[in-house]
Amino acid sequence: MTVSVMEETLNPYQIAQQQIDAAAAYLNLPEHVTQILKQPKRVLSVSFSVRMDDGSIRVFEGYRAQHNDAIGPTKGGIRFHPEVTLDEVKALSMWMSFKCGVVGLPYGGGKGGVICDPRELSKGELERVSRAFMEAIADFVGPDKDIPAPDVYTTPQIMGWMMDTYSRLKGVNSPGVITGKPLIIGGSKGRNEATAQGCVYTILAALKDRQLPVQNATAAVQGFGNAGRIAARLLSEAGCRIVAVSDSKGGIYDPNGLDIERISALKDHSSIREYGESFVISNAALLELDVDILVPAALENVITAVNADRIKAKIVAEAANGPTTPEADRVLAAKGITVIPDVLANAGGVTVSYFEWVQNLMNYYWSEAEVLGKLETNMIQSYVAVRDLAQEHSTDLRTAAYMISIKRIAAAMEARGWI
Ligand SMILES: NC(=O)C1=CN([C@@H]2O[C@H](COP(=O)(O)OP(=O)(O)OC[C@H]3O[C@@H](n4cnc5c(N)ncnc54)[C@H](O)[C@@H]3O)[C@@H](O)[C@H]2O)C=CC1
Ligand SMILES: O=C(O)CCC(=O)C(=O)O
Repeated sequence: MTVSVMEETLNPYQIAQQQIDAAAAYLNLPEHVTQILKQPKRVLSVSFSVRMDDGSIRVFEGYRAQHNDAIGPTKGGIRFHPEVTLDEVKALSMWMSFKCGVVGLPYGGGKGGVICDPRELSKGELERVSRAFMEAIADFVGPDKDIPAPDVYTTPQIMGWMMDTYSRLKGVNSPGVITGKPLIIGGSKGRNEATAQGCVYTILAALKDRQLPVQNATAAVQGFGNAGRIAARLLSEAGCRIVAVSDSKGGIYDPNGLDIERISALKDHSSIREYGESFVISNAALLELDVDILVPAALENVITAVNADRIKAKIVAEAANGPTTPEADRVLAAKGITVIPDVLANAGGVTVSYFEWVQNLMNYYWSEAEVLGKLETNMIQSYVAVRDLAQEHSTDLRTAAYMISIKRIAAAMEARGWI
């Protein structure tokens, strides 16, 4: 099939809708079901003002989208990024619904975003932005309603400030309103590693399915934050050779393998490029390396109709949300590349967020081994279910994952009498 670069949309909301159509085509659903799923049920758009360190007042814009709450309260992270858009937040909330559906969590999907660049804010400004955004959305979220969590450029500390603001506003201690919190105020053991750990469980399963050895399997990881940095470390600990990693400023590449611990230390104190000038590689070139495993762990739309034909990895594990466009999906499938879709590959994060919320509601906390044991079981069972359904219908893993989720959400809507 010829891919038209000109026709390809990079709008994440339209992409999410296309993905729903692709799965719905296998499901024989009434048209109104896909119509319901193709847009969020509720969206809140807010603007709020914050006093900056120099005394000036700055106005920020933010969003929270709740896609579907038939299965349970909505759930999903809050992103702080200069390029956040309403359509992106809507798409991210839809992807959260399908993610929770595929791993069987009792949640629908939600997502939030604030247009800002936290790298340019002081710690005090960041705290005031975080608290002001939570104040602006406080009546829209809640432990039984919509439960935020971290996403790009938001951290456990930000979750802590937001939980504190919500608790003060409601006059009760309410740890269950948000997950990804610091341990001391109700965070869960294992949440910090959960997204990467879940992703690595699916990669190991896919390597096995493709009869590829883990030892010395080569991997390139784009993005060196919560998802990417920890995925690189865990893959390396599993025996893989990490040949390239990157952050927003570019990447480094060594075909003989990178020292991930050293790069982590560099990232904390200066820049990963201090690893050595001769190792520098662009983010675009990293994606096209001849590796066994490619882990996009940064932002959307990095594998598109433009570069899909040049992707050489055998397995693409989407730690990021939305890194591959539908056109690129078709090209990768035709090339025999296994794409472990975001809604499955990065579902470890929300799975342990669910465990955190359950622990908050019980006020009783589990050991790390217990959390990770439950995570592994759930990820592997979900992977196997998706893989088997994909094989049964001769389709790709993303479509099969959506089929599983859409069926669950439709059944919940039917049970509630919505459809
Ligand atoms: N944190 C979590 O629990 C989860 C995160 N995700 C997804 O994983 C992806 C990354 O999120 P986190 O690791 O949490 O964010 P983070 O804020 O911890 O790290 C983001 C990383 O991406 C890098 N980056 C930013 N722009 C880039 C670009 N244009 N090219 C290459 N690298 C770039 C940053 O330098 C940073 O290293 C996002 O798509 C997010 O939605 C998905 C599920 C859960
Ligand atoms: O932990 C969560 O609740 C959601 C994390 C998230 O935003 C995601 O999975 O994309």
